[in-house]
Amino acid sequence: MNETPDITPEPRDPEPAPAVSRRRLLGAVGAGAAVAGAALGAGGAVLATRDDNGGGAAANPAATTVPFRAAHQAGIATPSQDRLCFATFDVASTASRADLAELLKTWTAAAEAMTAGKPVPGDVGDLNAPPDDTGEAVGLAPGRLTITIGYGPSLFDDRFGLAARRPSLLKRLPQLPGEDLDPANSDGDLCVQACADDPQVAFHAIRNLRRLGFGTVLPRWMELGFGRTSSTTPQQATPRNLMGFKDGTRNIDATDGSMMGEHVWIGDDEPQRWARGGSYLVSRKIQMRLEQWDRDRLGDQQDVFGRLKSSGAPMTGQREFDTPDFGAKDSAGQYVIPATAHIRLAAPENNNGLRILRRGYSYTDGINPETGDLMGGLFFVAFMKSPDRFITLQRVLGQHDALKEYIQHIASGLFVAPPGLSAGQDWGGQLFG
Ligand SMILES: C=CC1=C(C)c2cc3[nH]c(cc4nc(cc5[nH]c(cc1n2)c(C)c5CCC(=O)O)C(CCC(=O)O)=C4C)c(C)c3C=C
Ligand SMILES: [Fe+2]
Repeated sequence: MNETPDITPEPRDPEPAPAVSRRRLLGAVGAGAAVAGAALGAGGAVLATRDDNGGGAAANPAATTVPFRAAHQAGIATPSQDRLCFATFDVASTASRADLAELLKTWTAAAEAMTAGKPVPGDVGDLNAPPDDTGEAVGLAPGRLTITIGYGPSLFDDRFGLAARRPSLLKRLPQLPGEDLDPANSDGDLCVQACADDPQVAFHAIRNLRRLGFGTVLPRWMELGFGRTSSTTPQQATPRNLMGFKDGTRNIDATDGSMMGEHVWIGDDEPQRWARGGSYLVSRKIQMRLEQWDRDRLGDQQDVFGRLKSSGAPMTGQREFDTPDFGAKDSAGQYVIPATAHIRLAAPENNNGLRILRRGYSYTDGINPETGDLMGGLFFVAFMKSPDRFITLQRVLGQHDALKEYIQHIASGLFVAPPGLSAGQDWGGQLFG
């Protein structure tokens, strides 16, 4: 197992970054400085720069960093980046509790360095050892890299003495309608979500954590997301999913601290104090029947979502952010937003105020060699205060949603994302107490 090395303050990006960015980048290196020196966003999110929230307003958004240490982990409330690399790991049967604690400490140092735009710390230039950093991110801008860790229910079995630390709502999701899950691409003892504006930066993060994990953890599955399908702040333009519709219009505004407190962060009623301020992460790989969708009439496509394809407006409105009128009926007495429309069934108005924070990405697995069909869809990631929120929504959507004709849930995961780290704290110490 690698020792936790000192963080060498050697910026990864050799290009002369703007003075302000570089100052902020250096300020983010020390744990205390990161928290104290950065601007606290609403909901506890700490943003490295004023304008780097995806709205394109920053002078050089690619050069910006998102501080690693804050009240909540980065990668949840912080503005969604363009790319994702998501991986899960199982702990090796030969690894002990001490091995896992040590790895989590090493991962903390590596994640803190990489998100600050630095290489994985360690000896530099030792010809008799593999390089401590694999190198493919040298010269690339930090790209707002965030690394978010999560723990699956299986980690809290009897292997590592963690049963008494299990967050109260962390257990495997029940079987849900609309799913045909591949176990090899589902679940995992640990998950790591790496998001960045550069896919190579996100992949580099996962690859290096995997490398540091040799002998302690085994990769279980990995997914690459090539385009965000959600906005998490009002400053971001709403992206489109692979069905061509704007996606994320009525997502939670993650800069709204009270909404995040009500719907996303695990609260003070959680008996496991260490998990308070964290969040439950649901991942679902949802394959789209794209060939079938692409042959569907525009009118039918709009009925499926209850929104207009061009503007994203609800079928009862004119503009994207108009509030849907779920009571409106046409002259024939039919609902304007159909009874089976996705937004009707998922809306908080029709689910006792239930909301989740969606943070998903489009993915592709290439071509099905047998059919020639495109294989791709939505890698759905959502954060929530309790997993029953997802279960409630999926029970409705999986049975009644018009969209279900065009999609299939093929993989799944539930994890608890712990709260953020304070100065000097590491993931191992936080988990094991
Ligand atoms: C269980 C939760 C959800 C799953 C699974 C899901 C799958 C899914 N969604 C889209 C596309 C869109 N979803 C939209 C809105 C929306 N979806 C959910 C939940 C799940 N979606 C919610 C809670 C909402 C918000 C509803 C509301 O408040 O009005 C939209 C509309 C735009 C928006 O508000 O984001 C689209 C488009 C796909 C393609 C998909 C599976 C492949
Ligand atoms: Fe949806």
